Amino acid sequence: MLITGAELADGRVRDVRIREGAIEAVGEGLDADAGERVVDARGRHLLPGAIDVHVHFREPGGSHKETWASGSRSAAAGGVTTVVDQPNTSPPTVDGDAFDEKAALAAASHVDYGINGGVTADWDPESLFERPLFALGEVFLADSTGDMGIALDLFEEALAEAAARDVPVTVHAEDETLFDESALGGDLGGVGTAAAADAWSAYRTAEAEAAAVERALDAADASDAQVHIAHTSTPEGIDAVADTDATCEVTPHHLFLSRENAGRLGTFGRMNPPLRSEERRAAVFERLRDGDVDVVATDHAPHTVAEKRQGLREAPSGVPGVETLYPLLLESVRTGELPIERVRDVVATNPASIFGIEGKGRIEAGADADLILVDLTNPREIEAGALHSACGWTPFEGVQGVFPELTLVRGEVVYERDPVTGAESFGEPVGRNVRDR
Ligand SMILES: NC(=O)N[C@@H](CC(=O)O)C(=O)O
Ligand SMILES: [Zn+2]
Ligand SMILES: [Zn+2]
Repeated sequence: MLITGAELADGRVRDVRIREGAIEAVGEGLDADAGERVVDARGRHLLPGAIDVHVHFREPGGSHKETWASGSRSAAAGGVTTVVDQPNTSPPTVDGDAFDEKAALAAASHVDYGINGGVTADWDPESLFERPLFALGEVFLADSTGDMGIALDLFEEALAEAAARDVPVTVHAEDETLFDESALGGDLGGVGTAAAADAWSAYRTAEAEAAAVERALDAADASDAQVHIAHTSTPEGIDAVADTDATCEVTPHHLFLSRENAGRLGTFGRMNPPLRSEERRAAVFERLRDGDVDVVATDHAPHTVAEKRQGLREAPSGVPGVETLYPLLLESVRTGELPIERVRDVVATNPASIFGIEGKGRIEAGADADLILVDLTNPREIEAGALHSACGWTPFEGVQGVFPELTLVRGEVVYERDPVTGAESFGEPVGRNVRDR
């Protein structure tokens, strides 16, 4: 394939030739070979496909919420070419057998993928670390979906095991001793009310995140483990990471939604960590713009509409997001709120370098042809009905997004407008522990 006249994130206009899954050349005036598909990309931007290092695709055990096929189709349609799945499935991915069971299901993926290993009291580090883990994590310092919260001594043990094998560790940092139980005590006004959604934010306090981030960073320092703080939702959490060797990640929902959206979202806005005040949201966004955020990843956590449409105490935590990651960030580029190079870095270049994913996250000769083509003059409204996740809803309904027109994984078309045209099981495992690609 030859892509001609595309604008890259750094402003250069180039032709890009793809051969055998890789970018063969980035140049000017490249000529098409006989029979080669030519994509006229004038007026379009060509960007590296996003690497979403935080998704929950729910198999095994939760295929009514999402499957590897549906989740990865959603990824492809949103310009995400690599996903990293989290361990709070059923069974949890805490030993070699559970890893193998998930790996067999993940082979159905449309996009490339990594599989993380988890830590619970019954984990088996020996058999788990024999497998090609992408990373250890998310390690839960408080209960979230799957009830995998662990105590500090087990966390320290896990850091030592990971450091010894040079495996990075991602952390869900909340300290449940600092949650405010009284916030859940009053009359919450029933399902779907502002009071219900806002109570979750009052319950899982910003202080609980800051304290757990500090604790995780201290433990990282003492162990020499490479630590990445997942879904940092407060400026305090981001600032604590900035002074250390650790890295941080922010989600689109903490960048684009706040407690002010609670009324519209009701229990659909319940997630961990929760939505924060508008001031904190704006401060998180400012840190992204200023370059203090290493990664934007989605924490794509699909639950069905029926599951979310329950009382605040019954509805599960989590929102979907893999398909709207790039569209929301590119809309901020379109409106001048974010530089396009920053967006490229936080969704592609940085995740590849932090987690040691060779050959991805950059547009240069020799790299994997994981690419998206977008028209930054052509936003559309996000609507659940047009998205591909099995969960059937989005917290960003009605918000503007700039969607990709074409998504390639290693040169293969996995999405071209609608519908997805890629082969079902095109994805391959990635990560620095995966050999023999
Ligand atoms: N973020 C959430 O609220 N939920 C996630 C788990 C998690 O990332 O904590 C899920 O798996 O549903
Ligand atoms: Zn989490
Ligand atoms: Zn998560």
